[in-house]
Amino acid sequence: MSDLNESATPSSPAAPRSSQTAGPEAPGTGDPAVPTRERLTILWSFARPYLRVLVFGLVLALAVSAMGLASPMVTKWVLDTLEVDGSLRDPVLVLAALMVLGAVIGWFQWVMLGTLAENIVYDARRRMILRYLGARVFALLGRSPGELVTRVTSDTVLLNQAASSSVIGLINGSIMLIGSLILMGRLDMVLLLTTMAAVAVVVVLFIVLMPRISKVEEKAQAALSGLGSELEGTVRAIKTVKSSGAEPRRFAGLMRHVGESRRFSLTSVRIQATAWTVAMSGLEIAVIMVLALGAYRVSIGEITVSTLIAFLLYVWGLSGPIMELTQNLTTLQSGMAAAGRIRQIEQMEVESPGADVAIAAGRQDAADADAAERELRRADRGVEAAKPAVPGTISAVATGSGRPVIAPPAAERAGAVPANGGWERGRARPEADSSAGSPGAGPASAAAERRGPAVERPGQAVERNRAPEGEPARSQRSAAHPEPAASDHRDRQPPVLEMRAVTARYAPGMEPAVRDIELVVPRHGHLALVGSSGAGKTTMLSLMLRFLEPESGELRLDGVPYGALTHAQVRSAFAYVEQETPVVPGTIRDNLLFTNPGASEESVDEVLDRLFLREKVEALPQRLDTPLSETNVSGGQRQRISLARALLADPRVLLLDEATAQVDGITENAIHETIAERAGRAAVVTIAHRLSTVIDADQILVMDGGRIVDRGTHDELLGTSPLYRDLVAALRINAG
Ligand SMILES: Nc1ncnc2c1ncn2[C@@H]1O[C@H](COP(=O)(O)OP(=O)(O)OP(=O)(O)O)[C@@H](O)[C@H]1O
Repeated sequence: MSDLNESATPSSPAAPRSSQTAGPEAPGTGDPAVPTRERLTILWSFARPYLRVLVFGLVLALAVSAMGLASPMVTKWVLDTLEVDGSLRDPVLVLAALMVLGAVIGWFQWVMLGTLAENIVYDARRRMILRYLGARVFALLGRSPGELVTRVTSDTVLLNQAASSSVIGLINGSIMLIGSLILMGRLDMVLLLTTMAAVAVVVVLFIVLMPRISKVEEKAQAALSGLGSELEGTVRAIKTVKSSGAEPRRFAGLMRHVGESRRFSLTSVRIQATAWTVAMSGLEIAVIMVLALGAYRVSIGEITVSTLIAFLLYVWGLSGPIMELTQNLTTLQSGMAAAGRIRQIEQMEVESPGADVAIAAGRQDAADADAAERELRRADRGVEAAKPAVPGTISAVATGSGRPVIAPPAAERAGAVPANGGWERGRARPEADSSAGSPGAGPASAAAERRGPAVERPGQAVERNRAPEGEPARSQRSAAHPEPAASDHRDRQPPVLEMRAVTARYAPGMEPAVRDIELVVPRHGHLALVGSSGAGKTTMLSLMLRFLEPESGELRLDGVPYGALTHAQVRSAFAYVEQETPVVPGTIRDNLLFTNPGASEESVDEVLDRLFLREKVEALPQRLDTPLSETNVSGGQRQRISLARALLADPRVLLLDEATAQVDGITENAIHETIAERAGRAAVVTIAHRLSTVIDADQILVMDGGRIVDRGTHDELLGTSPLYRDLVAALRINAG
């Protein structure tokens, strides 16, 4: 496969959305139209890593063509030999050899270019998948999932021939055409000029028709994307569709896209049919004209019969290069349409420069470990360069899942603050650990701090995470036997998270979603966010997880500004339970271990018991290895699986977006217990929708219109905040 750096376009954050939307829109997408030159550049960027294969393919194609061009001349040789009663052995042997050699080389070329085309599809899909995973969350969520799927699955197929064999076909076809014309000129200039008139008509026609094919192909693809998008939404909401009796309306809506796709494809078919028919008719007319004029010239002794036959063979043979040129121009047009759509995906903003490179490096398998290593080093250098030095604060280690985490502040590492179970998700311990217990930050920790974030391959991290013999690995220890909370040291611990004068909006020109937020999240305890719908609660969590960047103000983790940390470092401190609790593709085990793949069997067993999931899991045919879907577990069980995932991650800050819908008693109990247990040894931030959650919180923030309007405990707020009293009254009503 191609080198990542060659195949990936620069992953620096793209221009702001506003600048992308300048200019005309691509059909049916709302994205800016991509100019032809840029499309060709994209196609070239896919072909470039395979330049050698392409050149070799071209040489083979030219060899086959040369044999094809030689055939009429050899035929003439046969005819001339017949006329003088010579031996036919040599010309017939040459003719047979040309045929056999042509067939063998043709087969080889076919396989080679087919492989090349598949490699290009692979690269294109890889590039797009990396961009999806590295993109800013809201840039990705702003697009329809169905459309994103179509771009990876179907647009890339259009690209394959365009970026591989079509280039060869175009060059080869042109050379064949020019070669045929030269050889025809050598046979007879008068007949050549006659043929040229027909060829010129065909060429002009193609110049006019080809751009139209590209346009309608792009519209057909856009209609297909629209179909993918709506179909995905319809399947997702099938219960609502059926309960609303909306099947006929949905059918009509979906068929609009199907019809549109057919309409544009038919237009494309008609244009192509016209082009082909005119081309072939032009050739037939040329044959008739050559036959008539040639017969006349034979009759007046200007040319021989064998010359006329050889010339006619060339005229018939012209259909080869003309077809090749036509086909490949059509393919190129489709490929350019696809390239435009792929370009739009590559313009999606990434979270940080090199985000996609880092993701690729983390996923390299053993077969190309060297490339992974190089890419990792490059990624590391990128991280180092991007990170301003913050002395005495950051040191990073790789986690069992390859996620770097931030080391604790120097005071905590040096023993002033005991490392509690919630510190590192029960995974690898920072190198600076060796300095624990020493007064102040020792040389080891200082060195670690100087080194800054170090990203390791997952394998390396697992090695480092191995506990001394006889001792359970840290991941087993902390989840199964949490160390006691260091309550006596709490006052000396800096807050785990701070938000200072933070204002954020989702897009330029929109109203800020949150304004002037001042917030301190202590290292332990439960902080609840309450407020009416649209008050900005979810936005607060998005900011904490760095899905959204503040427009002004600053967030800090352990006193370190977010700007000085990588996204992975920030996120390694959190576990996030979404309100919708989506399942990730895979088995129940995959879902449980998603955030912390290194969690031990014992910890898994423990959370299954704690969250009342064991019975359900035992009842499934493959137990933990049963593929998890939205349908084989109930909504409450899905929520508990998400909670279990968060618990196994053993985060320093648990972010919990409570489900607004009524949850079953078991789940409510599980949530309640989880919050209470975690708040004793880590920070818990909830978006609270249940009275029991609110009442128990150590601190409650009341939000309204994007601002924190009141704060305090439940009892304090009941006395001071009318808005809080209203919210509590509503919760009471909801709680029944
Ligand atoms: N992806 C987004 N793009 C644009 N605006 C958004 C987006 N998400 C939220 N908003 C807007 O930001 C504001 C705050 O929304 P947010 O989701 O944070 O509220 P919330 O308090 O969590 O509401 P709810 O309880 O209904 O989930 C709202 O005005 C909302 O319309």
